[in-house]
Amino acid sequence: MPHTDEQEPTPQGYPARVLGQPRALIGLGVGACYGIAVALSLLIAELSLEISTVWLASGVGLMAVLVWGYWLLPVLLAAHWLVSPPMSEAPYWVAAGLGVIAVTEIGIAARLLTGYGRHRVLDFDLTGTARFAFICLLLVPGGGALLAASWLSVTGTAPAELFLLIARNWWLSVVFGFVCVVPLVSSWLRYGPPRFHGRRREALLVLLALLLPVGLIVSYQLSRADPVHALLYGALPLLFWASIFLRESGAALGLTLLTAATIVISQLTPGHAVPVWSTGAHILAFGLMALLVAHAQRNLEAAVAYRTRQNDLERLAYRDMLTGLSNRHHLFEALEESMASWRTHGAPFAVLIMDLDSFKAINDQYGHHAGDEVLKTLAARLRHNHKGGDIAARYGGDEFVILLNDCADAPAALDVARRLLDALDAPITFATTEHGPVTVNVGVSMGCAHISQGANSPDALLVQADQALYEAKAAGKRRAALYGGDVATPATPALGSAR
Ligand SMILES: Nc1nc2c(ncn2[C@@H]2O[C@H](COP(=O)(O)OP(=O)(O)OP(=O)(O)O)[C@@H](O)[C@H]2O)c(=O)[nH]1
Repeated sequence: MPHTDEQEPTPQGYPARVLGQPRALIGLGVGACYGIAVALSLLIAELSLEISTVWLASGVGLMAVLVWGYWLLPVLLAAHWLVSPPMSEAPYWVAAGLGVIAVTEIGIAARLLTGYGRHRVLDFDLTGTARFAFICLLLVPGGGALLAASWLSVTGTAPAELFLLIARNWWLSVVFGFVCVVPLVSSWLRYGPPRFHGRRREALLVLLALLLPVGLIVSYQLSRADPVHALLYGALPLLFWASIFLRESGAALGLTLLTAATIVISQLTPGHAVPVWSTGAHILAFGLMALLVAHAQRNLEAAVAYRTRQNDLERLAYRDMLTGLSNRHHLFEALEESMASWRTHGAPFAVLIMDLDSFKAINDQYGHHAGDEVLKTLAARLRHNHKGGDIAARYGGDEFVILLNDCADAPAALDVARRLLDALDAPITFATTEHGPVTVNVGVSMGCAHISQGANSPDALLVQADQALYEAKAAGKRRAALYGGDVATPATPALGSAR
């Protein structure tokens, strides 16, 4: 079966090799046409063969970056500017290429971080390197250039040579902005407003920083009056939009149109000296950016789909479908880990087995569906009342197990059981078709055992806890018993069932 993004999305090993994918082939074809079109146009405009050859090479080079990877980008940029004056610009372009790579990755991270609609992305960690690169490449130059450009447009003089240098390369900051903003906006349009998961502060930082280049465009554009540059920069949003929605073929098509329009405008503007190298350099750079945006979008969607699928698989493997708590499989994995760390580091832990009292009566009286609602409500209460490092699992039927990691001794385990008895001991209301809304009081019994009480395996520990549970039931239910020890009861007296 041929490989497609939809079938086998994977964020690993990108930049993806796009050869073999229909869209990429179209992109490659259009890219080649772009190179030929540029070469022909320049030839018609009576430019030298040498220049046209460079342009042709550039068009093909753009596609090579896509096919063989980012590493070609700085090589391509360096090669292009080494053969073209002014030499002094070369370092900026090389730096720009590297910056684009880094920011593309950060754009991906930003969108992964925020998560969208059906593509809920959990637990995404913006790595230290990406965060550092983000701050260096986006916040500092973006903010600095914005200040410098604002100052320039108001006073006409640069506040400092450094800022002037940054401002002269202001498009770099524009790129930073677009590479991040366009995928964000397109996701917003497709999946609705972003929902932040986990690292809210960093997500806000990303979004705030993205606003900087927008201000930069507005302020700096005020100080320019060159029609070719106005066209180039004005067309950027469209170019990137095409790259997002039509991917590489959109980028290549947009680039071809942009080049053609630039040449036409240059020729039609009376007295306008065509700044071949500078204009060409801009077009080339924008082309690279557009391709990277397309590439980022493709990788991003693959990454999000991959992550979503991972989450789904994880949920299926480790979660109980009815209650959303951990299932037995996850519980036993966690128990084995706790056992290992008890053996190696002496880290103490305990288990509580919990069983609902007279649950069968609820099923019998109000139906299985009502019983399910009770199980779900109790599971939600359990979820909200256990510590971060603990595991609450559905053990089976109306039985739950809570693994208490970092539980010092047996009395401490019984204290937790007592606290849980109180937390779970509240009326539960559910709707029934026959009886309307019904409120019941469901008592629970618990048995607990601590690892220091002699069990040498998870099974043995559970057997001890089960024996304690049996004693709690035998002693009259609605209480917690410690293996071989005390009994705890809830703080409030039993209420009995009520409607
Ligand atoms: N609604 C619902 N009921 C379940 C589910 N799994 C098991 N049960 C029922 O849970 C009941 C468990 O009953 P028992 O634990 O044996 O007895 P009990 O009525 O709770 O009585 P004690 O445990 O002695 O207090 C049985 O009636 C099962 O059919 C489930 O997923 N949903």
